[in-house]
Amino acid sequence: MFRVEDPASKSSAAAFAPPNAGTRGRVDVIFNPISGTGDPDTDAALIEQHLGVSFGTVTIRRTTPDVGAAELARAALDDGADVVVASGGDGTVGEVAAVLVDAEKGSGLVGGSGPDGDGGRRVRLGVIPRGTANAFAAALGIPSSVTAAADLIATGVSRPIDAVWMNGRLMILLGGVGLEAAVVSKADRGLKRRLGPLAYVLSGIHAIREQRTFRVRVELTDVEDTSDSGVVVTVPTARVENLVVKGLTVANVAPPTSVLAQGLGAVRPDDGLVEVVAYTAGGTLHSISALFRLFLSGVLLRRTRLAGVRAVRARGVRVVCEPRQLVVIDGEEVGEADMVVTQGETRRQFEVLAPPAVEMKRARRRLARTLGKVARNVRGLLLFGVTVAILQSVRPLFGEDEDAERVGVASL
Ligand SMILES: Nc1ncnc2c1ncn2[C@@H]1O[C@H](COP(=O)(O)OP(=O)(O)OP(=O)(O)O)[C@@H](O)[C@H]1O
Repeated sequence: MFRVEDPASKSSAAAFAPPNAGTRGRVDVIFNPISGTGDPDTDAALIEQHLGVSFGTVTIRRTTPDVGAAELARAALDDGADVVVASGGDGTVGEVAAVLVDAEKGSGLVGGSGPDGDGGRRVRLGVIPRGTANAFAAALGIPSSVTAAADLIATGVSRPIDAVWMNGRLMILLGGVGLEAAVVSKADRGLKRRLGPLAYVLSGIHAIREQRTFRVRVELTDVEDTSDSGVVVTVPTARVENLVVKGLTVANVAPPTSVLAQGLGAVRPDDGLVEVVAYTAGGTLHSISALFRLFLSGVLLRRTRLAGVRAVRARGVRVVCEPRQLVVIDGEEVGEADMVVTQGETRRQFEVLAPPAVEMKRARRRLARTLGKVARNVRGLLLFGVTVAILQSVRPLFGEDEDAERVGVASL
């Protein structure tokens, strides 16, 4: 059992005390010491301290080159953990999530309010992000600071997230071919260590310039499309042949910075559907402008129709590429293959300790409104600047202008 020995640290932990401080129970933290650039020992101590305020037992389990996050998560379940926390990059989160979903065999919501399946265990997933992109945490509004994320876990607030599989593997974020794969393969651990999230921006620019087009056949089931007038159209199946693309991304959960998954206004993590975005734009400048507009679409929660981007939602997806392409799932290369996305016979979800969806939406709408105002002001300022520049070029606005003075006097 973990105890806060140092009175000073105890009072600092108490200052962060969440509403349900004092809850007993067992939390196991699967901790990747090589994630990110922070000091792992300091992070581990802070996590113990903050979780110790609410949990009776806090166990930190460090991954090693030989013992991975999945093995440690299974051991945590065997030892009776009530909550298993993944602390590392998105790779660690995905491995732990897969073990928790597996532990809940059978149908129905996993850890949610529906039927719990045939005797599986309901163990919730906590996330303390310490990686480079931390896309899963960012998409769900989980704080990026280690202590704030630990305090959120201690509050016990959670929401269900869809369990989606790509090529038989649980996909917590997104998978893709073409651009998505190129970005991942270029941003290796060395580059991420040196540049942090900027590594993805650089590898993205490189990918846009280098990526060749290829043909895809896309088969979709339970398709949901939204017309320009906002009408939602659903069809049981759809098929697109011979689409020439530079990339195709399928997303379950994604923050706005995962631009290749944007276009539909939001990537919804709990609607039983995935977002399917085919990217057909050509030319470096056009691509950069298109990607920026996709990013804005995600931030402003607005559906964006762009030449060169086709996006729909669907429940099942099969993508066959000609020639075959490298597939990446949740930032990891899994070899050349078709992409097959499934959600099982019965819809399943897993429970993540994160702010409720409604709170997230409210915060995103507030941000969207603020950004909208900023954009309008910037447009206004630009318009003003251009007007001033034009007037300046006709005659100087400031300084001595005898003609202007004469006009002023005459009009008085
Ligand atoms: N102690 C360790 N030593 C070396 N490698 C480790 C260790 N623990 C985990 N790993 C490796 O770390 C990888 C998972 O990293 P994770 O995605 O969690 O962090 P990250 O790569 O820093 O994050 P990001 O992808 O956001 O940069 C796995 O490939 C795993 O094998």
